[in-house]
Amino acid sequence: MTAPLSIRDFSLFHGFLDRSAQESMVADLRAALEVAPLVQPVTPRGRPMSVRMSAAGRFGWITDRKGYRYSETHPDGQPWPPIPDSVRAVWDAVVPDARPPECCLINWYGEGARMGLHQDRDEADFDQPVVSISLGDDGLFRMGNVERGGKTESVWLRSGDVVVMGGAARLRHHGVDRIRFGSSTLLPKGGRINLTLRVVS
Ligand SMILES: O=C(O)CCC(=O)C(=O)O
Ligand SMILES: [Fe+2]
Repeated sequence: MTAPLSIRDFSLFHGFLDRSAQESMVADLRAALEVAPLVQPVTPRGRPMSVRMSAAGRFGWITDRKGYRYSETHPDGQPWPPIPDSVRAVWDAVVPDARPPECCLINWYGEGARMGLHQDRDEADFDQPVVSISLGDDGLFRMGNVERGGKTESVWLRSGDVVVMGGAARLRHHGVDRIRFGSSTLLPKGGRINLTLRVVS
């Protein structure tokens, strides 16, 4: 077990979405992924990432040999589908004073997938929060510091959990060390979906 994080401006709403809300959000995401299929991105150095990614909204975050960036089109050239209303409603509920989200990044973690410690810093306005929604298998989320290195704290994020990273937590390093593959029955083939809602411009 891990205790909730004691980090300023990091809020965890455990069980924010009940099972039926999670199921309808997954159905909405499936429809979005028909328009913008998941891709396995590569880092600018050419290393394949273990998560698969897509996005909804005006912008999607992409990475390839040309670098990390936001793009108004999927790598296949099509615009991204709109952010589902069910997802947008979470943003409006937890950060009602923020600007409207312009990107919903969709990360899919299969067995063995992880995400190294990083900062979310490709957005123009760091006063705007990032909101994350977890669906499916448990993920071990690690929160570090604004500077590289130092102490970190970890928490298991479960299906239906919502996290807000704003203010002093907005530029902290964070990542996902591992998932507990098969720990949830939400996604028929297992795995974890994480959505991050961001203001980009
Ligand atoms: O999967 C998560 O919980 C975090 C994802 C994340 O940090 C990101 O997409 O930038
Ligand atoms: Fe991130």
